[in-house]
Amino acid sequence: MNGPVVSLEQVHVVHTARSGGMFSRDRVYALTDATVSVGRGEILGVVGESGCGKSTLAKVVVGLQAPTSGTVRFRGEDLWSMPAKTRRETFGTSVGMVFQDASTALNPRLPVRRILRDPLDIHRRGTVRQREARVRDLLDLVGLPGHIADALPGRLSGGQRQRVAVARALALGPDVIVADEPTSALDVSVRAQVLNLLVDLRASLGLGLVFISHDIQTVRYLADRIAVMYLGRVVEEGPAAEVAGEARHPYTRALFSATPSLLGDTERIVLTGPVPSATHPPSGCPFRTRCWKATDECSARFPPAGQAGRESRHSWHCVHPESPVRRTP
Ligand SMILES: Nc1ncnc2c1ncn2[C@@H]1O[C@H](COP(=O)(O)OP(=O)(O)OP(=O)(O)O)[C@@H](O)[C@H]1O
Repeated sequence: MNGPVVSLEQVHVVHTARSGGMFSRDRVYALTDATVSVGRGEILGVVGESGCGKSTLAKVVVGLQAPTSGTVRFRGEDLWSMPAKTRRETFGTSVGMVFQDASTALNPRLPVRRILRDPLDIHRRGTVRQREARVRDLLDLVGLPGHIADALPGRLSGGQRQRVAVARALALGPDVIVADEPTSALDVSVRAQVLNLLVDLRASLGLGLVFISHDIQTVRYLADRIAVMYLGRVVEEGPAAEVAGEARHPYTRALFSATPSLLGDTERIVLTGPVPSATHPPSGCPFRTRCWKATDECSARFPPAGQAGRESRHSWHCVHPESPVRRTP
């Protein structure tokens, strides 16, 4: 299909958190004016420092978090204006989620067969025999032998458990999977296997994938497009090679400068000062308090999007963008 499968349009998520006194409440701006989309067979990588809103964005995509304002569309349909039952059915069957740590995400008391059958039972997919066959297919799809169906999660290795988590996310044949730090709890030796599995599934099933990670190198390797987040805002978004190699937002440049380049470039930008609080984000550009290019203009308003060209799908929000010099990705 052409066009995005899931898209967020100007989505805001504001939490209300208790602060200090019994009745005082603070607003936490977890996601501000986020516009991103993922298409069939496309991998959208989402990067940014801790607390910048990556998990909030993931939860909005899978329907675990309602936007405070803005629109979430599935194949063009506004999900939050659907009747609740239709919305739950759409989110439940069309978008899958793989969490960071499968050892807590999988019920330790249920054998793998039950874990994989659960979504099929809940959504009454096929006959009992067909559901059993689907469990075998799912294990096969994620490269696990059939006898794993009888095992409890605790008997499996970390890599096997994460494969089961991927199989469960695939059970209902979703169009998009959101993977929130899917390999950070795994040994380095099995990380690549799980990442390759996700890439293979994207190709074989035409899955869209929202891949959230602290690991810039991995995102650069895996993603077709990258969204860079800072303090709840998407500050730059575009084709992975352009965002990684021709970053226009200073924050993106700093983020990618922290990873070793293939050609051994020496550029390394060290950011100083704390990330401001999401309760009191700075006016204008949220990065200005740590940015070496900041001027008074940066505090006036959040900069409108700049674009590489009329047809370009690479955009950034900065008053003083970097010049488009290709850096070695
Ligand atoms: N339920 C909540 N109530 C109040 N504040 C919240 C809630 N959930 C998230 N936040 C705040 O929203 C902001 C974004 O959080 P989020 O978990 O989305 O960031 P993140 O980039 O995924 O962080 P990490 O990489 O550490 O997981 C943070 O300031 C966080 O403290």
